[in-house]
Amino acid sequence: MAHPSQISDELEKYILKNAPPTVYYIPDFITETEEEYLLQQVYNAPKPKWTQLSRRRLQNWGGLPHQKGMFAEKLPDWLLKYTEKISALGAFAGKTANHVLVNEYKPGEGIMPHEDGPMYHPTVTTISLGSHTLLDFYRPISQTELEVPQTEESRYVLSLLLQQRSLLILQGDMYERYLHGIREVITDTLTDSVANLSCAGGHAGDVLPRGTRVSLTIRHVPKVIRAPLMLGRK
Ligand SMILES: O=C(O)CCC(=O)C(=O)O
Ligand SMILES: [Fe+2]
Repeated sequence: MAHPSQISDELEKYILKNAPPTVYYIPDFITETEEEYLLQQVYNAPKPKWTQLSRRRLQNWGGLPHQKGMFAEKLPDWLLKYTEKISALGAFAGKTANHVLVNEYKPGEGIMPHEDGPMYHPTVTTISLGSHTLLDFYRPISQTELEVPQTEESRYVLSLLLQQRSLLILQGDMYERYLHGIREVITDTLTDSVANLSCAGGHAGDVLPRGTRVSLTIRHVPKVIRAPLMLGRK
């Protein structure tokens, strides 16, 4: 049996060997029925639950992460099922995920290369719903080679094909060192730079039109503030 503070033996076989440490890619982590149900729950959320950004919209569940700590709010049951399932795989070193970000991307939308930052335990797990996407990775801007132009292109390292219903787990350098982003395009052309090409069922040269993708980004926020009890208040 796997120790709960470690990635379980079951997961070991999903490690990608041709990417920096550590990427786990699990195709068909959920069934089509579960995918439909999750999409229904996302779209059943009240309108004010959505935050519209210029190139995507999002829902925040579990509380707003903050440097001083997050006022934790209970996750709804439809999300708890998956935060518990993924945590049981050992993804968060024995802790249970307590935060879920839902992102919705229409074809042509994306997210600029970024780091997720220090408010999260250094593991990010993502369930993709509704459509595939291509997640691209970039080296950080080098502090020692400032005379060389460092374009996004020159910093590009690899991509991961995230098929709908898959689970992605990133840890180590892939979480802490490299930046990740999604280009604002309506089709993805697969190349040999897609590190999980064969296990995601893709072939170099495939052109995949994007549909609307909803991603569940599931993380653990270690620093949590509990609301003070208002005892004795008149
Ligand atoms: O949609 C995704 O898979 C990526 C989302 C992301 O990087 C984030 O919310 O920080
Ligand atoms: Fe991110």
